This record gives sequence, C-alpha cells and structure tokens, in this order.
Amino acid sequence: MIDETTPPRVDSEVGPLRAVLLHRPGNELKRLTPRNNDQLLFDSIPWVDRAQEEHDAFAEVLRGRGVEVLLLADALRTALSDTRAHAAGVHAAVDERRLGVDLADSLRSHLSSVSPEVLAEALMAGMTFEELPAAEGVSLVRLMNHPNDFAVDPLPNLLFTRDSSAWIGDRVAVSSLTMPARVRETAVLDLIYAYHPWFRHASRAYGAHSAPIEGGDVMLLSPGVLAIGVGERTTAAGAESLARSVFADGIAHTVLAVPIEQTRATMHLDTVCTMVAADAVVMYPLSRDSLTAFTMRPTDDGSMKVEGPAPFLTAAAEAMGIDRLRVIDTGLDPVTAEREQWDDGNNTLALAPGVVVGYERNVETNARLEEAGIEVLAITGSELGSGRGGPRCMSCPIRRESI
Ligand SMILES: NC(=O)NCCC[C@H](N)C(=O)O
Repeated sequence: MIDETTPPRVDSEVGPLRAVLLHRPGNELKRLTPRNNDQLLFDSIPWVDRAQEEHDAFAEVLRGRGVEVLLLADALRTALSDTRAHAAGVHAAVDERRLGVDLADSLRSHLSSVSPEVLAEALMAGMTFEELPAAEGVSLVRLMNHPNDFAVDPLPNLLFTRDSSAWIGDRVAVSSLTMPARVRETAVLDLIYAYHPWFRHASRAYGAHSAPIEGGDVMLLSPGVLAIGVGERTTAAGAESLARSVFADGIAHTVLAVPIEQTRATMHLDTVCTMVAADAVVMYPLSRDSLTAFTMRPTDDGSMKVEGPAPFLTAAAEAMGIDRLRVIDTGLDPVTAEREQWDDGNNTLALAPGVVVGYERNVETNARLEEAGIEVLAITGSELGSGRGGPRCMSCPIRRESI
C-alpha cells in the first residue's frame, strides 16, 4: 500500500528514495513482432514472462530498501474509476484519423461501457482490428486492414516510466514525448496525475507546454539545479520552455542544457550519465571530456540569460555550489565501455547517496563503482533491457528525502 498522506516531492537524484512509479510490463509487450519492433523502439522481441519476473525482482529490491512502489497499471485503473477520467480515457484511445468516423464512433461507444480495468488494458496494450467489437454495417477501414493491425496502438515503452513524467520539487512535469510510438503515453500519465487521489492536488510543472521534453533527459543535480539533455528526444525548444517554466514557478534557479549525440545509444542524458552520490556521477568515459553545457538563469525582469557553452563538469559544479563534480573513474577500455554503455551500465538508479541499482551484466562498470565505495544492487535485465533502458529509465521517483 502506498502512503498517500505524504505529498510527493523530489529535489535530488540521490536523496533516500521513498516512493516510485514503476510499470510492470504487461500484454503490450506481447504485441511486439519482428515487423514492428523497430517502430515500437525495442531492439528485439522480449520473452514476456521472464521480463515480468525480472521486473518483479527489481520492484522487490526497491521494496526491500524501504521504497513504496506504485504500479502504473494500478494507478491508471484507480484513475479511470472516476467517470470524467473514463471519458477522457476513451477519447485518448480512439484515433478518428485512423479509424474513420463510423468505426471511431462504434469503438467510442463500446469503450464507454467497459470497466476501468478493460479500458486501462485497451490504453496500455492497444487493440487490433480483430479485437474490435462486432458492429452493424460495412466498414471499409475494417475490411482493408489486416485483423492483426492495430486499431489502437500498444504502448510497450510505458515500462520506461522515467521518460513520461518527472517530479521537480513538489510539481510534476508530464512529458511531451518525441517518438510517435510514445506520444500517447502523455495522455495516460495525464489521467493518472489528474485523477489518482494521491496526485489530485499536485501542481504541474511545464503545464500546457508542448515542445518535446523526456524525463530521461531531466536530471536534478541538486535542489534548484537541473541538467537537461538535448539530443534525439528533448529539443532545445523543450529545454528552454522547461527552464522558463521552472524559473517562473520558483522551483529552480539554474538549468543546464547539455547537448548529447543524436543516436539511439545516447537517446537520453541518463544513458551516458547518472548520479551515484550528491557530488558524484558515473559517466560513459567517452563523454567525460566532450560533454558541454549552456547555463540558463532567470533575470530580475522575468526573462532569462544564457551563458556558455562550458565543460559540463565545470558548469555543473559551479551551479551546484561545490568544488568538483566527481566522475567515478570506470577506466574501461573503449570497447568494453561502449558495450556496457549500450547495456545501460551508466543508467543507475540511486536509492540513497552511494547506493544504486544497476544491471548485473555490466560487470566491469559495477566492479569499478564498488571499488569507489558505491554499493551496487545488481538486477537481471536480459529481457527488460531489450527496450534499451536500465534501472533509471524504468523508474519515476515520486518521493525522495532531502539530503
Ligand atoms: N531514459 C531512457 O533512456 N529511457 C529508455 C527508453 C527506451 C525506449 N525503448 C525508447 O526508445 O524510448
């Protein structure tokens, strides 16, 4: 059970983690085939039962360290039991451009009558044309689509709860996701934050803004200091809009925009760098000397100024008010470094300063972290990792203690 009496709040990457939003992979993963996996952003076809086992083990590691785990599917079902949320959920599921007016009407009327559980399943796992309810009359759209085509797209990347929303202080930013396969996740998270009792009074950061921002690019370096990766997913417009929004809300005083290479291997800032202590990061060695940052700060007249670029580590330390942001020296040779970066070796989830969760397969990175005094709680991710995301990607912290 989640303690809903304590309000959400996150103002660092490493403060003791108390509550987290995870998504236990479900039937949406069973939609992946060799024909659609690229488009749906998976690198192979996961063995779903094993992925669920791996995820259950991940959740147990967190619970074992005193973290409350809120599962996204439960949260969505709870939210959808509100009739207004149910209506909004039906609206989010039905794409009239794809189905045409008649089929869209018939699907809307069907989904309006189903339980919150069935609607939640349709929103997460999608629906094929074959699964649509039988309807009177002729539908060209139905005839011309293969029974296994999607009438409602599945959302296999819900697993990566980090990207679809991010808490900044006591506010939540629901992401505006870039890739077509993930765009509808915004609607799911919107429903949860608007209608789940725990979040009903939570204020939004980034409100009605729409320039792309993904949570994997948003890093809370220290209270009031954000780093935002700008690359394949988050755009410069997204980073600037989020910066203006957090300055206006008074929840940050400095935002660093960090250019990252626009490749799949480095799709988010947290694929190359995550925090493992209040003054330390683990970082892909090849990024160490090349990462830079533009520094944004608010001005007295309500606008903002931008400085830089400067080396990331220097700009970050200055913004955080510390002498140095340490990089745990993994000292890996370039080939091992590249292999372990691809397998999310740098994508750790901090449960407290100096305690992180990492994939067990990243043997070398984990060993170097341990040598540096960082406790690594190793989890299996052979199937979970097929979507190209590690422990940080798979978790959206909702409550952390201050450090
Ligand atoms: N923060 C992250 O790096 N998240 C991983 C997202 C993986 C997902 N398959 C995607 O391509 O969006």
